[in-house]
Amino acid sequence: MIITNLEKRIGDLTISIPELGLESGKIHGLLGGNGCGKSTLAKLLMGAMDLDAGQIDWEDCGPRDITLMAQRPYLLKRTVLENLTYPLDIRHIKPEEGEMEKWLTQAGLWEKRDQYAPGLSSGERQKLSFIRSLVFKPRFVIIDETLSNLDPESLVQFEDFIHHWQEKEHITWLIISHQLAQINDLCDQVHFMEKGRIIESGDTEQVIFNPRTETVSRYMQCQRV
Ligand SMILES: Nc1ncnc2c1ncn2[C@@H]1O[C@H](COP(=O)(O)OP(=O)(O)OP(=O)(O)O)[C@@H](O)[C@H]1O
Repeated sequence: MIITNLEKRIGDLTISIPELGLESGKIHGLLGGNGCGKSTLAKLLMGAMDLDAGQIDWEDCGPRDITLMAQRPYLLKRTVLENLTYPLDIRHIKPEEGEMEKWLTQAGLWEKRDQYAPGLSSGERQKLSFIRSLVFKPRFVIIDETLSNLDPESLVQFEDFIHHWQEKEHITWLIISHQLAQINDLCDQVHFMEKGRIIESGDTEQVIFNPRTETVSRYMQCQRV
């Protein structure tokens, strides 16, 4: 995905990105303080919000191949299983035999498949939102703080799953998180945002352990990995 001369005014903030390339098939991390524009950028990349100026070239994938796992997952007022099959239903895709059981077992939700989804705990809702976003095999996945409510065991399980899925499907990920250790474990490249601008971009190791800018250096010092 290539972003050129992107401009978007939102409230008091202007997102302004002259150029940013997100290499296909890699896991990217997006870091930055509260309110710097990360979630807004995610919505722009997804095509869920119009740009004021500039272009996004999605290259080999169209907006329909992109999925966003939002900070606060929206679940339909239906059962767990119906929520999971929804992305397939609207695309008229018939799930393979046993596929839904496999996804729900992966998320530890198979026993709860007939339960009313909005009644799940917040961690369970995040797990359901995670698998629901992957079920139609998107090409580009954006995770916006979606894994923040998982218990440590589930978190390791989901991080392993992301690595495994990455090797299998070669899709592109953008992970927004304030948890530096998670970004360090998962990402190939990291982009750091401040006040609507990407002020540093590079290999994870370089940005986290050898940042070029004072701002990123200060941020990293506050969050020892
Ligand atoms: N619909 C909106 N109308 C007005 N202002 C908005 C709107 N959505 C977001 N903003 C403002 O834009 C700024 C960027 O918000 P955004 O959610 O993109 O930040 P963020 O970097 O994801 O923050 P956090 O790390 O706290 O989740 C914030 O100051 C927010 O108040």
